[in-house]
Amino acid sequence: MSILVTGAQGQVGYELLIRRGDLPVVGLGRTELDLTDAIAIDNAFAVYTPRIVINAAAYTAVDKAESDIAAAYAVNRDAPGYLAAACARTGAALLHLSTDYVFNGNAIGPIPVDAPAAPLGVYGDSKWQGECLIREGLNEHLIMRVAWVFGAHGNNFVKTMLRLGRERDELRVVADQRGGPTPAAAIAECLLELAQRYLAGGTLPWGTYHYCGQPETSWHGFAEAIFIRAVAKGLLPCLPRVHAITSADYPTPARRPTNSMLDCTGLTVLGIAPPDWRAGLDAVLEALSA
Ligand SMILES: NC(=O)C1=CN([C@@H]2O[C@H](COP(=O)(O)OP(=O)(O)OC[C@H]3O[C@@H](n4cnc5c(N)ncnc54)[C@H](OP(=O)(O)O)[C@@H]3O)[C@@H](O)[C@H]2O)C=CC1
Ligand SMILES: Cc1cn([C@H]2C[C@H](O)[C@@H](COP(=O)(O)OP(=O)(O)O[C@H]3O[C@@H](C)C(=O)[C@@H](O)[C@H]3O)O2)c(=O)[nH]c1=O
Ligand SMILES: [Mg+2]
Repeated sequence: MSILVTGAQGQVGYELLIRRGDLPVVGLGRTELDLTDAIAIDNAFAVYTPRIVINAAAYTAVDKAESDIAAAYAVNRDAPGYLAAACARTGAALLHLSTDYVFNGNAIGPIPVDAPAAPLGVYGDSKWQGECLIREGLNEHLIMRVAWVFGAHGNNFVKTMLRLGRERDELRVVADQRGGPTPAAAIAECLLELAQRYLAGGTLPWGTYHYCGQPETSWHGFAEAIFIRAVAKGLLPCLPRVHAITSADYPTPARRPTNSMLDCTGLTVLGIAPPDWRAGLDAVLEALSA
């Protein structure tokens, strides 16, 4: 009986594996378990007999998804459906990650979990449809929507800014999309805490939750925080100029929400407070400079 982590080579999957401690975590990356293959999922359930599955796999290339539509839906919609079915058949629970991009971002203030989904692109829509299949297929599920994930391992905005900061003296970053950057390490700790509670108590308060970094910022604000710290830690020789621009000045294949801030009340009530992204950023830059 194990905790099966899918997408083990991703940002969150990697943090789950290095933080597992004594928990009986088995991690499978895409090469060991391709989630678009329903038979391979059933085989993995037979081999590992999981009590809990943590699905950290996803198609996360937001702009590429606009043209690579079938692949995005296969991983983000169909695969969670297969996982929910396998869990229902074997009595396992499913902890699943989703995204702020299921919302259109027009709401004022932190977005409650029951706000209507209205995705602006293929990635967000495919993630929303994955959520729906899980709700239809399995009672024992916990869906945690996170946002703006960053870690030392894998690709993310922090890594992109560090690369661009080395290449250029000036950058332009959107200031009219606001949200809460979330450390992959904190997401992993939160999921492991929930898994531990499930193993100890045999149940969890199933449903949908939000978990994102505090305080609210913009991509521009996040970029400035990254550069100040990167220079202080010697990761960059000097501060680039970071111009605040609008989304209209930065055309991309996928539209992105204006307000991505998630209301994290549900998990706070369960004793799991949202993380401060500034401390998470310090830790990631520390790891990158080591
Ligand atoms: N990154 C972000 O900013 C955000 C992420 N999320 C959600 O959080 C979760 C974790 O994201 P994150 O860790 O950042 O994602 P990553 O992109 O870092 O990792 C996802 C992993 O899933 C793997 N994967 C892709 N397709 C398959 C497949 N068919 N079978 C098995 N594995 C596959 C990828 O492998 P490969 O690299 O080979 O494709 C990759 O290792 C996802 O559900 C995501 O939607 C939510 C909000 C923000
Ligand atoms: C590189 C760059 C990006 N940007 C903008 C584009 C975009 O609006 C914003 C962030 O860019 P990214 O491509 O890193 O972000 P994006 O891929 O949209 O990040 C999203 O990923 C998915 C998986 C999620 O679930 C979301 O929560 C969110 O984290 O910054 C600039 O303004 N200037 C730049 O130089
Ligand atoms: Mg991206």
